[in-house]
Amino acid sequence: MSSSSSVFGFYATADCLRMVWLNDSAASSDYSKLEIVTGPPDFRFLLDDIPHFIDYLPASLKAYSNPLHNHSAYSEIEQYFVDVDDVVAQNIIVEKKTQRGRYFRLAGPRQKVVFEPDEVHACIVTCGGLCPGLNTVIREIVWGLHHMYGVHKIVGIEGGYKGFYTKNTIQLTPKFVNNIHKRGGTILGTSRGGHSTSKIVDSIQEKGINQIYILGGDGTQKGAAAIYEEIRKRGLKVSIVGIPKTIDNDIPVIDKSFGFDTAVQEAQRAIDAAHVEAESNENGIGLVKLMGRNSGFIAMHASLASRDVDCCLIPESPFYLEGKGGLFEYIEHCLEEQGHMVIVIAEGAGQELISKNTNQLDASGNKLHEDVGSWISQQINDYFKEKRKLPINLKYIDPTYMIRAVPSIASDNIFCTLLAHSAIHGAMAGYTGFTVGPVNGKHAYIPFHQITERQNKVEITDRMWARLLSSTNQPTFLKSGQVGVDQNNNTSQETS
Ligand SMILES: Nc1ncnc2c1ncn2[C@@H]1O[C@H](COP(=O)(O)OP(=O)(O)OP(=O)(O)O)[C@@H](O)[C@H]1O
Ligand SMILES: O=P(O)(O)OC[C@H]1O[C@](O)(CO)[C@@H](O)[C@@H]1O
Ligand SMILES: [Mg+2]
Repeated sequence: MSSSSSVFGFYATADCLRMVWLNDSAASSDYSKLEIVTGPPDFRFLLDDIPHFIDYLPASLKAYSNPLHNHSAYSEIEQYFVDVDDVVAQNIIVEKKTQRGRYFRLAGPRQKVVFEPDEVHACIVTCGGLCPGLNTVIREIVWGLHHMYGVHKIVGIEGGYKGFYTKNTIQLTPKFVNNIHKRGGTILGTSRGGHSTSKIVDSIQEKGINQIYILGGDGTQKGAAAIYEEIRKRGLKVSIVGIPKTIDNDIPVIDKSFGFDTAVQEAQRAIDAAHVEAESNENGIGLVKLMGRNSGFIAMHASLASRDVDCCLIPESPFYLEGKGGLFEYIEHCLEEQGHMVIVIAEGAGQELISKNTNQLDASGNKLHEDVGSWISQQINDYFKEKRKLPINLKYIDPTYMIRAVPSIASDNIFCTLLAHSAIHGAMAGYTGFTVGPVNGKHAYIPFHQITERQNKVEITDRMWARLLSSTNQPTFLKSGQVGVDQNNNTSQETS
């Protein structure tokens, strides 16, 4: 593939923009917060920018014509290429008096790239828990690099972050990854813990790797940010790209994480089974525990989708068992009214009610939760059988790992393809230290700090939670005066 080289210059087209380093005093250790501000104070345009090699590598950085200019699928249509000024608004719902906005760079191919195809040595690593679609993203990175940019040197790091310094790499070719999207899990393996920044960067340097695609959740993205900082400190031309993964959907800023829809879809089977069991037994109660360590998105969406759920319990909405407005009163009401009921509970819900406090952590330092499903089954059985002397038939279904071990559904496969392509275009153009994801429906490049500083949570003040409450008719478990608090100070918007 031929590529004409020129002195790197396209960054300067943002000539009307003023660059502001937020962290001047910590310039040697924190390069991650770069905001570009323009316009009069009342109409401020704020680009939450991502780093580029030009920021820290000598100005001799070469730029080449994007090989996509010679690609039969892309070459004809000029607007396939993203303009240097194209941005995505973080908030698309504005009021008349809104005068300022935060924007991210629009993802997509640039006119110029900073790598020649033969120069690229890319690697892919998957970290944290499993998620449907991991294999699809791996496949699409390999195919995209190979077929769009003519890159042939691509390797996989096995077993998560620690694989960088404990294992050999595996060669990834389009043929090798061709069918992997039909399988659940990750062909590369994954792990928690074992993030040693210096050992990882030493290994990157030893192997001569210069593009790193890192798939994982909030912890993984924090690890990616640390790798980026170290790479930058060492002055290496190595692009660090994060691809957010979590079925919990707890990564902020982005509309949704891949695999989430698949998990919600798969959860329907468990809820259906719980409903069948509950309906067929006298005073039947079907109880389903779903994943969601700190965020109840899977439980909320699976309940809303099913319409058979009478009560959905999530970490963001504390509940209580006994007394007026409590869970037991509501269960009794449902049994009286319809003879059965279905409860969905997220794994992180009600932890504060469980007396055991073991404070156990996993290898990454995440708090391990008590099994709220078993605990609440016991509580319900004890209360109705012992205290109320009401015979109930409770069936507890725990499909925890089943909803994340499946292959991704069709819509997630397309989502994964877009993520992979966005990641590749960004890395080839010389951007680094960023993550990719849809913001208000448009794929964008987002700086790491935006997605690692907080977690996405279900807003119980949002209309989606109101929809859930009105679909189940469950109590709010709120005492009067408790409503109206934005728990996260979340800037995410109601989408429908
Ligand atoms: N603050 C951090 N700094 C550096 N590395 C981290 C940090 N937090 C987590 N990691 C590393 O990232 C990897 C994955 O982290 P973790 O187990 O928390 O999963 P995750 O990426 O958050 O995904 P999941 O959605 O499954 O929780 C681990 O190897 C862990 O050591
Ligand atoms: O048992 P593992 O593999 O550590 O993963 C469990 C966790 O992973 C997640 O699926 C994603 O963070 C959580 O919902 C869950 O608590
Ligand atoms: Mg996590």
